Amino acid sequence: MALLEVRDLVVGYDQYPVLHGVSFDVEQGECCVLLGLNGAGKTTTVTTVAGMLQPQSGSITFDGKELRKGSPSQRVAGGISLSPEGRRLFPRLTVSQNLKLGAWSRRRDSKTLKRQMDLVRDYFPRLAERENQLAGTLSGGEQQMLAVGRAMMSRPKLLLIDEASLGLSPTVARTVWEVTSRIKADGTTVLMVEQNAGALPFADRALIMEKGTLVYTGVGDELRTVNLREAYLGSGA
Ligand SMILES: Nc1ncnc2c1ncn2[C@@H]1O[C@H](COP(=O)(O)OP(=O)(O)OP(=O)(O)O)[C@@H](O)[C@H]1O
Repeated sequence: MALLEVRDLVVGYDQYPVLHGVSFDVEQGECCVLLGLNGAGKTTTVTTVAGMLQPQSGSITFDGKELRKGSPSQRVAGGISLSPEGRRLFPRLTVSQNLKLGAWSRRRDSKTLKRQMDLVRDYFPRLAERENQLAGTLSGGEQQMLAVGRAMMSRPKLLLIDEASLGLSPTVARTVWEVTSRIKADGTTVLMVEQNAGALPFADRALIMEKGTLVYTGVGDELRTVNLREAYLGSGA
């Protein structure tokens, strides 16, 4: 059984559906990338999995249990954590305070907190050097690292990352994806949303969305062919 099973998901804003029956699995221990053009429905998919939107129909099963209505913090407590589009940091809090907030809905004994903090420091040494700096004064890349680091503070089984590369230079985007690969290698399952096909080498499998439906799922290697990329991701991908 897959760690995450999404079936026939219909989700809309004000009842107007933008996901029209999306189904996919994310297997335990893999890193999947959900690709597609602007407005394809990627953010809607991951925010629904994270409990921020309620589906009109369909089901989401995580770790063997169907997720019924529940708050995002209940999902975090259950092992699903989201690094959201736009990062949503607390700009007037320090790096370290932002990280600690990521752990609030999980058990917070000081030993566990310290262990998780050490792990995030190890993933992102740049954050470790800037722990007392206000988040709003970090560079875009550092803010993205902080968003992923904060999501990791809850020790998720499934880490959702929405558009980590947005607005970053290719080198910084690569650094973030490399850490994503390490996170996966250390045992956290990852589903990342991207518009940037540069993420493909870091993923075991790709899912491609178009206009609220999944149009392709396959191994990353297949997608390195120019035709598929042009068909689904636009010629600039
Ligand atoms: N809060 C909202 N209210 C109404 N419609 C929305 C809202 N958020 C997204 N939509 C619409 O839902 C559709 C899917 O958007 P979504 O953000 O999920 O796509 P996406 O693939 O993540 O694209 P992007 O990269 O631009 O975030 C789009 O047509 C979008 O206009």
